[in-house]
Amino acid sequence: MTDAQGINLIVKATDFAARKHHAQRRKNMEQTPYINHPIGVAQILSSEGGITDPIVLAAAYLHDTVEDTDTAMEDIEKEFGTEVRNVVAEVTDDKTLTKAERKAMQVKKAPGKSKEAKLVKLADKLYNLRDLERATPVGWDDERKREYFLWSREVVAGCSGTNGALEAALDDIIKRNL
Ligand SMILES: Nc1nc2c(ncn2[C@@H]2O[C@H](COP(=O)(O)OP(=O)(O)O)[C@@H](OP(=O)(O)OP(=O)(O)O)[C@H]2O)c(=O)[nH]1
Repeated sequence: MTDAQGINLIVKATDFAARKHHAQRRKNMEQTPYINHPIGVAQILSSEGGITDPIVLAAAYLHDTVEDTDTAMEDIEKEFGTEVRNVVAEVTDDKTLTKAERKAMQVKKAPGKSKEAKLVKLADKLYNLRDLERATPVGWDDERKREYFLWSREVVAGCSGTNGALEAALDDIIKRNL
């Protein structure tokens, strides 16, 4: 892929995600636009993880589109190609499972995922944990926050050996909150 193709892929993914998530909000009191989350995940990968691979950055923008909007995996394949599709598929929960099953699957499947998918997972968890440390989502209590930190620690452990900077940042925030 040329540099121009890489930039085009990333910008197209940003636009696609913004349109798909346009009506969604985060669960915090301010109801922040949901798109801030995928943008923040891509920003963490780029600025803190040193990631320059357009496939990973495009997948970061797109990582919740299939799970949380009307986007089909085939749409991702058609618009962004097989490599991006595969990373998005690896980080997409199966919504036919119960929440408990989905959480258990993330822990179980993490070690077997590709490096690209592990990078998106690590940045996703780092963003969410920072969000949790900053503000409690509406309806959450301290116990639910703690459970999210405990579960995230297991998922992150399954992604270890992937990116030193991201794993160190996760280690810090998890230690500070558990
Ligand atoms: N910390 C935080 N999280 C918020 C906020 N708004 C939405 N979320 C999302 O909530 C999910 C975590 O909440 P849970 O109770 O564990 O899961 P649920 O959405 O299935 O109910 C994350 O989804 P996810 O990205 O799909 O990740 P994950 O469930 O795979 O971790 C996170 O992105 C917010 O204001 N703060």
